[in-house]
Amino acid sequence: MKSIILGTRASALAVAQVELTTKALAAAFPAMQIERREFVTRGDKKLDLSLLRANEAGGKGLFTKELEDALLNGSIDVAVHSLKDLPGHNPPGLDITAVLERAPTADVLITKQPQTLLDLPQGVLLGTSSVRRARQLQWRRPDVRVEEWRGNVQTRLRKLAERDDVTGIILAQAGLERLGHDLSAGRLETEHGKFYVTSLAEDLLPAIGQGAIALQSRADRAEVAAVLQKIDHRETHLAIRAERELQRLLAGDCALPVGVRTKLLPGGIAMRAILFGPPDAPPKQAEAEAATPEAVAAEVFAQLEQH
Ligand SMILES: NCc1[nH]cc(CCC(=O)O)c1CC(=O)O
Repeated sequence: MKSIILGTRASALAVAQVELTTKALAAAFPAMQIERREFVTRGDKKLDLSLLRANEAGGKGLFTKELEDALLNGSIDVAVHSLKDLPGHNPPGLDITAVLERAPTADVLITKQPQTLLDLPQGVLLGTSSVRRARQLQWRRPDVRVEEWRGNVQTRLRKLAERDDVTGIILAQAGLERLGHDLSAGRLETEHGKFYVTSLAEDLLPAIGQGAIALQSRADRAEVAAVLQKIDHRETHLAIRAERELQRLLAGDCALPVGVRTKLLPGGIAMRAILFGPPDAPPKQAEAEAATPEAVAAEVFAQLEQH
């Protein structure tokens, strides 16, 4: 291919992700002309309606449908997505053809004072838009109150700065780092203020696909697939195959409160998962190792079903 058109949302994070994709393509195909088209998704339009509840907002797919439609009608060749935001099943005719190297998968706690999850004062209020995060937080700290916050990363940081009654928010480390923030000193300086950052890697299991960038293309476009396969990151792809398989088995393309961590081993793959059910029931947990991504997902699914 002499030229390729990438489709993306217009948010700062989406643009950072399309730039990483452009870099990878330019390194592998120095002569290729790489173009970009930006889309406003239904999710972007609804971001400001803070009264909207997550389930009413339609869950996953809100941020991806316009890009998938553009792939199907041929106006773009590749859609660049946060894998985490993709629905559990590929729409007919589309594949996740490649993934870029995964960023750190952890969630981080952003607070106004230096505090870890366990030493937050009793009964504080935190903001998060994710049921997965809320349920894991409240399982560890039942006294903590959680308010549902929508909006992109910058909007949430601004709200945190403005609201004296809110102690902190939970965000993905990957998103903040892709926006150019260096979190290594445990600090986050933004135009809205200075915050403290604590990794929740030991406290919360990440979302399926967290930190990974999916490059989606049409199943019937072999020349696009051949280009994308050149920049596919093999280890990341194995991990997300396992996580997506678990998602498929759970039939959870909505806001299912499931956390997952996968780790590649020399001869296989390991997975841990946590799944929340009815409000006061304890979560189900599973841990397994297997030779293939599909096998480890099947074993973890079987354990989650058993309890
Ligand atoms: N739901 C929004 C979203 N989609 C992807 C990321 C960050 C990057 C990633 O997790 O891959 C974020 C922000 C966040 O969860 O803090």
